[in-house]
Amino acid sequence: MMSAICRCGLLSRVSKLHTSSTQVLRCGYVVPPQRRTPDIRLRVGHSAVTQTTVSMANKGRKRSVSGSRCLSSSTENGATRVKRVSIEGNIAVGKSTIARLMQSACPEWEVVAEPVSQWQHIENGTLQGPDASPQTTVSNLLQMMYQDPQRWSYTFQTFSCMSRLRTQLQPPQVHLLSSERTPVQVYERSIYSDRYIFALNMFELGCINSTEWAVYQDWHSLLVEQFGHQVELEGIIYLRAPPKKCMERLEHRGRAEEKGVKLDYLDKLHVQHEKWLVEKSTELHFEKLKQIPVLQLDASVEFQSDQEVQEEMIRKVSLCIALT
Ligand SMILES: Nc1ncnc2c1ncn2[C@@H]1O[C@H](COP(=O)(O)OP(=O)(O)OP(=O)(O)O)[C@@H](O)[C@H]1O
Ligand SMILES: Nc1nc(=O)c2ncn([C@H]3C[C@H](O)[C@@H](CO)O3)c2[nH]1
Repeated sequence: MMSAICRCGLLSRVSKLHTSSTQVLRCGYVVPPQRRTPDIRLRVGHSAVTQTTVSMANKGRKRSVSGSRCLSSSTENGATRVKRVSIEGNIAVGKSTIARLMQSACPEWEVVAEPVSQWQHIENGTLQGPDASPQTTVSNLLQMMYQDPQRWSYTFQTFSCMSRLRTQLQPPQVHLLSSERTPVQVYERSIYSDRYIFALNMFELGCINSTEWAVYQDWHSLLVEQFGHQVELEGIIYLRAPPKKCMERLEHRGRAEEKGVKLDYLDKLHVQHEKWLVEKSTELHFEKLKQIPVLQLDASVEFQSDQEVQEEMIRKVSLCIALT
């Protein structure tokens, strides 16, 4: 059922599958050593959100390698083979929660967190060498952006996109490279949501002016074109929930910087996600991105300790990653 969906390119419902979860969650690797800084690597062992409906949109993908399971890796010019997937969705929909669950269940995937703490701790780390002073936090750009979006949105998008780019350019962990399987990296958001969700939204809200928007788009396009395969995604997992549900979770989480966030803002971000990932009406500038398969997960279901539902969700994600 799932493979039919992945190939046919239609949004369809997937019936509940009953394969034993241990088949899917079976992992052929040892748990990876902690290679990244603590804010980048996700910790394991957390319960998560689930879903009841899965759909896969796959519009006429071009397969660069023959065979159903090996199209992802770009090895022209000797680049590393990697399958790159991003988790997209509204603020507080549950991306980190699902990401932790995925990392816990499948250590052969490298799940990479959104670099939020970098945005909260801008450091004076530009001076290198013996004269360099110890790095200290000089500002919280996330807070500045929320407090004065008119002044700081362009700066924020510049920095968030750079930090996401760095994240997406990191090579897979060594133990993944030495495996016979194609390494899988799963990112929380991407340089594409930076542009087609947040920066676009800030522009439409008037928090980024037309000059800033033109400059942002110019350097964003240049970077994507220059880095080519290294920043291409093979698939997107779209966590979908009503903005009201996200608002409840946001309030419950209580991140200090988000105190002033209103439902209206989440409504607007929801619409941006729908336009990009469901209606496909957002104007995109990269051919590969237009063809990307999107797995929709209903993230509105509340659960804390439902192991069965969690495994079901991981199994669906696993299948889709295998089929990209
Ligand atoms: N299915 C769920 N049911 C109930 N609460 C949930 C569910 N998923 C996540 N939460 C809770 O909602 C809050 C936000 O979740 P999480 O931090 O995973 O969101 P996020 O999408 O990563 O947020 P952000 O957009 O800020 O990166 C957390 O307090 C989390 O425990
Ligand atoms: N303006 C803006 N642009 C982005 O690219 C972006 N990415 C994430 N965020 C906000 C949402 C959460 O509060 C918090 C953590 O996801 O950071 C962003 N805000």
